[in-house]
Amino acid sequence: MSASPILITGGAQRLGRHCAERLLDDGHELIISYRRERPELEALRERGVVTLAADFSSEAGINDFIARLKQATTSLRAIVHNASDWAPDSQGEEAGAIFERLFRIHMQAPYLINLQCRDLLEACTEPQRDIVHITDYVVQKGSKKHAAYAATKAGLDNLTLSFAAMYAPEIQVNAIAPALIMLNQGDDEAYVEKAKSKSAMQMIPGPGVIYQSLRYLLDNRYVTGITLPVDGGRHLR
Ligand SMILES: NC(=O)C1=CN([C@@H]2O[C@H](COP(=O)(O)OP(=O)(O)OC[C@H]3O[C@@H](n4cnc5c(N)ncnc54)[C@H](OP(=O)(O)O)[C@@H]3O)[C@@H](O)[C@H]2O)C=CC1
Ligand SMILES: Nc1nc2c(c(=O)[nH]1)N=C([C@H](O)[C@@H](O)CO)CN2
Repeated sequence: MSASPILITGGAQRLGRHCAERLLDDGHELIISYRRERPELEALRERGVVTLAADFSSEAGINDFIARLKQATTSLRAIVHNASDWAPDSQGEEAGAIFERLFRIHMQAPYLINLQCRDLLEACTEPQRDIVHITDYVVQKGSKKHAAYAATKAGLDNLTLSFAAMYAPEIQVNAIAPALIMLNQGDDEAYVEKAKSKSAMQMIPGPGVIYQSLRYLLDNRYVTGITLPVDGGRHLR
């Protein structure tokens, strides 16, 4: 019987894709969700990754994804809630729509997936089953330009505590709270220098540090209800 797959939401690029590729290298079966079809998905499909389209910006979209996930597998080893939209706040009439969209992606999707896929995790015959929420250091301090993003990530952080209490001891539930891990297109040199200066380690580490943290959580039978900071010592500056 093949091992139960790991689900990473938003696994088509950047941190999620890096972790998907590293988990494949470690011998896991993978399911990823993606929103936009693109040629880069073919390489994952060629490695046997099941790719499921998903738009978490509506409850109907979330429930449609869950229904197709349950058609794709009868068990899960882990769920990594990585999908996210780093949308800045708007001062205009779209402010409410932005907040609602980020609430659905960062809070409602993990909440409904965790509730409706508990049976898939409990059907896993391996000794450990995990849920991992990818939050953000900014939960600790808020954000002047990404208040809706920070607030909805804070909601996801709190869901870690509730689900860890609800699902113990069968399922472990933890979070990883990154600060700047990798840049976006268009980040100029001034942005890079300012960003580096915000943490004690003064570096932009790349996605490997997130995989190291995910690997730790997937391999540790005694950790639940915690948030792992992966932020270069932002709190020290
Ligand atoms: N990058 C960094 O430095 C930091 C990242 N983080 C967190 O780490 C995680 C990974 O970051 P990163 O790789 O940069 O993330 P991305 O910005 O690359 O987003 C990850 C994925 O989320 C998917 N997504 C966006 N909107 C929706 C939606 N409405 N429905 C479904 N999926 C959606 C996208 O899918 P698609 O591409 O198919 O449209 C995208 O591939 C995120 O949770 C992020 O908040 C936290 C702090 C720093
Ligand atoms: N979904 C995303 N969330 C975040 C991103 C990103 O690119 N996509 N990037 C950041 C920044 O790196 C921020 O940490 C810089 O201070 C935060 N979240």
